[in-house]
Amino acid sequence: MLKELDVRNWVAKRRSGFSDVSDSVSEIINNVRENGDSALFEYAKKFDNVELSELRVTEDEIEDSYENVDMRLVESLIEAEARITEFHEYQKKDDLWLRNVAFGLTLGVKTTPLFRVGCYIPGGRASYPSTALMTVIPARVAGVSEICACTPPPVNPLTLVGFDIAGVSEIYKTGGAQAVAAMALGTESVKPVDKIVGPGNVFVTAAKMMLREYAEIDFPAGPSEIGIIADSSANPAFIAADILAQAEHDPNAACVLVTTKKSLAEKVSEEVKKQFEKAPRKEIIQKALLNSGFIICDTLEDAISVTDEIAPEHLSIQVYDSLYVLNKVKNAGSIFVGPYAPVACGDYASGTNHVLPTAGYSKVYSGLNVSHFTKTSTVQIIDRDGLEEIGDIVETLAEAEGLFAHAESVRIRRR
Ligand SMILES: NC(=O)c1ccc[n+]([C@@H]2O[C@H](COP(=O)([O-])OP(=O)(O)OC[C@H]3O[C@@H](n4cnc5c(N)ncnc54)[C@H](O)[C@@H]3O)[C@@H](O)[C@H]2O)c1
Ligand SMILES: N[C@H](CO)Cc1c[nH]c[nH+]1
Ligand SMILES: [Zn+2]
Repeated sequence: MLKELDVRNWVAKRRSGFSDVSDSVSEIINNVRENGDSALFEYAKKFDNVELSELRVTEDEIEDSYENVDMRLVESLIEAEARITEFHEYQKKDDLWLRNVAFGLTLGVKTTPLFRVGCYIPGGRASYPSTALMTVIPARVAGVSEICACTPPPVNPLTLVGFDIAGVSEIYKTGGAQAVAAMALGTESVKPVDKIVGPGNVFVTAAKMMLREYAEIDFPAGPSEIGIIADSSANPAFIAADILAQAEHDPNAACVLVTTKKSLAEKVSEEVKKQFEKAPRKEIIQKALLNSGFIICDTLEDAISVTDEIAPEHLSIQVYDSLYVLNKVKNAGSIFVGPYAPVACGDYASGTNHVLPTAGYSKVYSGLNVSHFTKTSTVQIIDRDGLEEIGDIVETLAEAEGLFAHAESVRIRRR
């Protein structure tokens, strides 16, 4: 059920998933640019099979959504919200941080929330009330004034409840590349945003990457992935369950087991086959497993290097000395340590964020957090003494660069 993989091809193949759809995504973007809302209505019919007359979700629809969901589900969302909020509150920085570094010279950092952000919440092959929490909560904690959200129709009432609990400002019934285009470029109904965050399939992710000129993005957060680093101490049934869990998201999802034990890879493969028989969403999983497999390494050190090359969205560590691997490994969006840490816990309720870089992008990006919704300005408070402290250096270097007006702007104050 799982094949042996070549690590060098893996990341390249993950990345090409976005460029493969770039022609169709460009066409969608151009249509939204030219036709605004009417393009959004057209794609809702074409891709989601929904005839819409309004794009914006009304207050009444949000209120009614509570009538259409089980109270137990609302309670679970409320509990998840509290855990996610608490973890994200820890990430908050002081609005103004100042440090006196010399007599008359104080330096600092001023942190300001972004004004208007757009959150994409997927809704194609599954609905994602949990992603409503994961995108909106850090924006709210950061102090963003306007939090706009888009998700494909028909919108699951539980997703609306999730938005409401998280504290969104406005919600639109539009999905895919067209939703990203609407948030980046604006339409009659959707006011453009400064930054777009959130995960989605290859169409959504390609659109985010192509529209950066208009709205900044968090990072490419495409089809789900899990990397597992395991040795003979690992339980093959647990690993197989984690593989199927991420595989069921999308035919383009991918799962990689990196291990020092060939026998473990064989056992996991058998377990995947066994658990697959009982799994729903077989069609999706089967395709995702074609992108998945195992890599056998001679040593644990090699396994760590290979894992860093893959830079998976989620990394599950299932070895004797898991803290050793935790210390050594460098590239992963979110790390799950030990046999009793299924990725599903981070997907919903541990409190960490499940919006994470995929396709090897955890080499350079962090998962979604409060800092994605703020920016900083450096500050210097300099008085006459402070100017004396650094004045000579500034004048000397400015003249060396031939920038005499720079030097004079200091000299004039020192006379
Ligand atoms: N990396 C992360 O942080 C993270 C988190 C959660 C989910 N995910 C991923 O989000 C994705 C959700 O995907 P989904 O498809 O269920 O929902 P989605 O909302 O991302 O995509 C659905 C939309 O895709 C568009 N679409 C579908 N087929 C198309 C086509 N042929 N041409 C153009 N547009 C088309 C439609 O507009 C549709 O509404 C999965 O890949 C999942 O793994 C990633
Ligand atoms: N595993 C997904 C990120 O790749 C997040 C998610 C949401 N719901 C379930 N799982
Ligand atoms: Zn998941």
